[in-house]
Amino acid sequence: MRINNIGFKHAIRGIIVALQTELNMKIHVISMLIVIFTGFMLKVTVVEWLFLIGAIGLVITTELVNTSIENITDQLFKGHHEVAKNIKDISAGAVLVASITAAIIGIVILLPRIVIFF
Ligand SMILES: Nc1ncnc2c1ncn2[C@@H]1O[C@H](COP(=O)(O)OP(=O)(O)OP(=O)(O)O)[C@@H](O)[C@H]1O
Repeated sequence: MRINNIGFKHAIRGIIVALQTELNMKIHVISMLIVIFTGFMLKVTVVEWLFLIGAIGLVITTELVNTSIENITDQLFKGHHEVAKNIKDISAGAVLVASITAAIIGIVILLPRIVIFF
């Protein structure tokens, strides 16, 4: 991304396009809003916020890159190709790793505070 207004505008447009076209992107953003709301409700510490924000950023970033790779793959490979399958599956694997990492961070930080209520 270029550090100027035009580059920023294109980057925001890219995020909006991914949001409009990818169900997973919508799920990640809804999850992000739930985590942020829960974080405020449970009064997490500054350090815990840094971990939660890092986890959210990691998941959304990998989903954006994954979406881009999917688009490129669809343009490059018409029809069924083993290479296309590998590219998409590896890219999806990156999102899975990021999501599992984020889930573990979320559980470690939020679950003990939630359990206290019961
Ligand atoms: N051109 C292709 N050749 C071979 N396998 C493919 C091809 N396109 C997709 N696949 C396989 O199908 C799976 C699902 O692909 P599909 O394009 O339906 O969804 P996606 O775009 O990867 O993911 P999403 O549902 O998030 O958009 C891929 O992970 C891959 O294993």
